[in-house]
Amino acid sequence: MSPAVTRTLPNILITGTPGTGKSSLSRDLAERTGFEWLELSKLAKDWSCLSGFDEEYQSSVLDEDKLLDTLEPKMTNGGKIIDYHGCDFFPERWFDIVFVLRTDNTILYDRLQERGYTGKKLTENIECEIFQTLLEEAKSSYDEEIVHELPSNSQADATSNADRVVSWIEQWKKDNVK
Ligand SMILES: Nc1ncnc2c1ncn2[C@@H]1O[C@H](COP(=O)(O)OP(=O)(O)OP(=O)(O)O)[C@@H](O)[C@H]1O
Repeated sequence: MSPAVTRTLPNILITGTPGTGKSSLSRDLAERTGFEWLELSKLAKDWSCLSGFDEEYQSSVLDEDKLLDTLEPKMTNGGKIIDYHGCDFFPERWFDIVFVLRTDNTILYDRLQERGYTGKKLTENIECEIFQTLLEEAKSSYDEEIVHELPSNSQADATSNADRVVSWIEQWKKDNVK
C-alpha cells in the first residue's frame, strides 16, 4: 500500500465473469466482517449512474465517471467490498487486494442458463470465462502480487474462499494498524 494511503481497514475488489459467485461471496464476507458491500451493478442504478441501455446485450451502460465520483469519498477510510464484473476503470490506489472468481465452463453454463441467459449473452459470458478475460484485466490493471484467483465451483469453494479472505483481513490489520 502506498505510504500516502491512511486506511484503517483494507478495501477489497471482487471481480469475475457474471455468475461466478461475486455477490454470494461479498454478501457472506459483509456479514462476517461488518465491511460494507458495494454491489455496483445495483448501486449504479440507485445512484443514477447509467448512461443508457444496450439493446444487443440487453444490459445497462455504465456512466463510469459519475460512478467513480460517487464512490471516491466512500473508499477513503477502507472497509469496503466492491463487487463488479469489470475492474479496469477503478483507480488502482483504491484496492489492497483483488480476487478474481473462476468457475468451470460447464458449471457456469448451467448457472447462467438457470438465470435465463440465452443466445449471445450466454455464449459471450462463457467465452469471457474461457479466455480468462477478467483475470487478464485484473493483472493488467493492478500489481500482480495483489491479484488472486479463487475457484468458485462448489459450496466447499465458497466456504474456503470466505475463510481465506477473512484470514487475509485479520493479517492486514496486524500488519497495518499500529
Ligand atoms: N461457489 C459456488 N458454488 C455453487 N454455487 C454458487 C457458488 N457461488 C455462487 N453460486 C450460485 O451461482 C449463482 C450466481 O451467483 P452470484 O449471483 O453470486 O454470481 P455473480 O458473480 O455475483 O453474478 P453477477 O455478476 O451477474 O451479479 C447463484 O445461484 C449462486 O447461489
